[in-house]
Amino acid sequence: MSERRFRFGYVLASKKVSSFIQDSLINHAQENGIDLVPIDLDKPLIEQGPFDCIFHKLYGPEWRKQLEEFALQNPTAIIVDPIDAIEKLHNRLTMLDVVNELKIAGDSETIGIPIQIFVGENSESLLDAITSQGLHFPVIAKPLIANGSADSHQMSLVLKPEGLQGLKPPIVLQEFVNHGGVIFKVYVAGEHVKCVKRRSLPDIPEEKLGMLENLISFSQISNLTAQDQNDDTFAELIEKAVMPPSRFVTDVANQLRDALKLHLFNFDMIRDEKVGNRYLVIDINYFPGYAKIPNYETMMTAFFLDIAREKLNNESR
Ligand SMILES: O=P(O)(O)O[C@@H]1[C@@H](OP(=O)(O)O)[C@H](OP(=O)(O)O)[C@H](O)[C@H](OP(=O)(O)O)[C@H]1OP(=O)(O)O
Ligand SMILES: Nc1ncnc2c1ncn2[C@@H]1O[C@H](COP(=O)(O)OP(=O)(O)O)[C@@H](O)[C@H]1O
Ligand SMILES: [Mg+2]
Ligand SMILES: [Mg+2]
Repeated sequence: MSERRFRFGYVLASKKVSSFIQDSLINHAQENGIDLVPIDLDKPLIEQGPFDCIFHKLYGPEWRKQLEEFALQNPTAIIVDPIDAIEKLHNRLTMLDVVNELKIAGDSETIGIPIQIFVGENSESLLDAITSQGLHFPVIAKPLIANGSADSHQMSLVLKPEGLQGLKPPIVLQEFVNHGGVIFKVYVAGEHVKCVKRRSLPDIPEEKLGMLENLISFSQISNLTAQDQNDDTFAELIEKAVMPPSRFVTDVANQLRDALKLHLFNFDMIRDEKVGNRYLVIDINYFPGYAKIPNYETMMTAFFLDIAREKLNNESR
């Protein structure tokens, strides 16, 4: 593979280009035979090739058509990832379905999802639905659609039944699980997996529930600015949190990758404080902020090289 160069085309929102396509990545990939090439959306895709691989985070019928046409004309090229597979992550209710299919070896750790219900625009008696499904307060209300818009990240913590009146369906109501104020974000790029700790919502002790408001709104808690993250209490909390075993993380990541048929995603996982070895997946994101991982260029280039090998295999078939 040493003499062969590979052209990887990409289509990403401008914010993502600024964070992900850094010189360090371009250079590291280039030194390893991978040229990262921006795709111009104002020109037909098929006229901009050849591409060995196309990676993208863009939706809509026009882009879908372009990709389909390209794939037909370039059957050995690798599309990371198929739009249909990506779009399954746009619905917070169904995005977690696959988690229930995972089979984790041994019984030292378990994986699952919090109890959740769907609330549509015409749903009646929310409280009845909550109690009949065994949900306990507090619950988190999440917009059903997770399409990357600011609104799709707008969450509400509902602490008491009275808070339910302030919600705007369609939403998913998920039981809030105390998890020590730290989430584990597991970044997956093909077979390369990296787990990091991030700040999360603090635990809510049952005895404190009565003293709190009915409803608290919040957004992207794990993505707060560096200054917020440096807050002493949170820094200590994060530092002290014990990572899940790496064998377990890798097992979950690999099985999710196969089940979702995706190469590039991350998932948010919490550890149930009450049970200790029970982990819950609460969110899965397509093409997340890899640049936040130290040395992300090494991880991403290793992934690109795996794809380049797969492309060579496709050519020799
Ligand atoms: O922008 P970043 O680097 O914070 O990445 C966002 C992700 O942050 P993370 O890597 O998980 O900390 C973020 O993850 P969370 O939903 O915050 O867990 C999303 O993946 C977000 O994409 P979108 O807005 O859902 O399309 C990602 O945003 P886009 O860059 O795709 O707009
Ligand atoms: N079921 C839950 N129990 C406890 N905390 C949760 C739960 N669901 C979400 N959170 C907290 O809310 C944050 C945002 O929820 P998430 O589903 O990850 O939405 P987003 O797509 O905006 O990241 C999480 O990072 C975590 O801190
Ligand atoms: Mg999240
Ligand atoms: Mg998300």
